[in-house]
Amino acid sequence: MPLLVTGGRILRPDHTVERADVRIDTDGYIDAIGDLEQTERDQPLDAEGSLVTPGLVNGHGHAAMTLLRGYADDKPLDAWLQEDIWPTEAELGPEDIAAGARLAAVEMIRSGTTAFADMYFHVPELVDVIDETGLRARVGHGVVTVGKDEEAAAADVDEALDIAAEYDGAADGRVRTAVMPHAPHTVDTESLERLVAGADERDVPLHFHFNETESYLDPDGTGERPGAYADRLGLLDDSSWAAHGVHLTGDEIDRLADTGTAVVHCPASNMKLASGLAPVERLREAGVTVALGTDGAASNNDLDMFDEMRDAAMVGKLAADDASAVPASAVVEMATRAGADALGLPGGRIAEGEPADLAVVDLSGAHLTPEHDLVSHLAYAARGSDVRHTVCDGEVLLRDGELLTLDPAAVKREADERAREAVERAS
Ligand SMILES: N[C@@H](CCSC[C@H]1O[C@@H](n2cnc3c(=O)[nH]cnc32)[C@H](O)[C@@H]1O)C(=O)O
Ligand SMILES: [Zn+2]
Repeated sequence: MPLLVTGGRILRPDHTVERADVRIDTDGYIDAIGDLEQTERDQPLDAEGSLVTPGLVNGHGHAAMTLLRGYADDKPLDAWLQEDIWPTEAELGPEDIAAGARLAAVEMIRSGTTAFADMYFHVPELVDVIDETGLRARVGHGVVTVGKDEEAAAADVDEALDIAAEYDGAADGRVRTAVMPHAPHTVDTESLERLVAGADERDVPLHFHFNETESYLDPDGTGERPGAYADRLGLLDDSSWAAHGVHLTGDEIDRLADTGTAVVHCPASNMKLASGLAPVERLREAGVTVALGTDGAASNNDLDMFDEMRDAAMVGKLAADDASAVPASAVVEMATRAGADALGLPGGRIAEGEPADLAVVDLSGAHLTPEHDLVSHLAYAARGSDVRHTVCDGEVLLRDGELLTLDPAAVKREADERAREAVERAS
């Protein structure tokens, strides 16, 4: 049955707001926008008193890290990864990853996120969760070769390339893949070369952490900047997207712009790990596509993209020492259209012919009154809990706050149990 989103106001790609209904065809595409007559065939979705926005796009994260939320806080990146996170991740099996990803899906769907990027391991189990929950994603097996012998490093690279080939187009096309070296300095040069060549052969993009902290800045120990090194190896490309991009020289910003590499800004993670202030305004001025991501729940500590928009606007002004920097419309753009473009996924805009990936935000809260500017409200005042309905690929995943593809109580119970057991095994 066609779906008819009725009685709401919609956020257009140019950020104007208009009163309009949205009809979604049975293939999941938006086929009409306007004052539409409800027919007997239409399944209605009430948007009265609400703003219909594009589904939010979380451009960088590690979904199953929800299991490690609150487990190790208040530490800088290297110590946090090496002392706490990596030893515990070594204890996570495929069923743990599925449980953590389901918990992430509950949070994402409830807060209006319809698409996300994921770099982690046990990817087949993540793909099953995406299939059953109805979300859209670009996924990959994260490769780390530091501390591994040659054979183990080669096996990690092989796994990443096999997964990129096997799962592209899974879940009725909602799952796309990428080749994901963790970062230029945690993967050796030869493995990076194999990953770049393999991504090219398989026609899938590359995704990696980039210049997140000072320790990222001399990847191969020769003093060459990571921007020049990554460019020389072919990591920078108009299909690639890099996470963080905190410590960037002018030359590196130029290289990102010239190659068309997108950057996913992760403001909460950067603040929590004290990684630094990303030059978001300078990147945007240089013409780089800048998207927004939560990073894993252990460095955030939630997956609410409304928080991320607010954080990005706030810290962007601080970084630029300019209150007009990274305005509301910029962060809304980063969380929607720029996210879809960075990941090479459809969505991010409400327009005829686009897939119906939508979030319907209830505007009745005191914190959203009065309605001077709804784009401002999305960026500064709305919360994930204001989302009433979430639609992905034309399927309703959340209706009036109720999850239709997951049982949240069962998901929380299993995640809680598995997280506790993994931490016990690690200690
Ligand atoms: N196969 C790899 C796992 C790589 S997945 C991606 C990794 O990124 C880690 N990670 C999460 N957040 C960040 C971040 O902000 N910077 C760098 N790494 C992160 C995460 O914990 C996970 O280990 C291995 O054998 O360890
Ligand atoms: Zn990350």
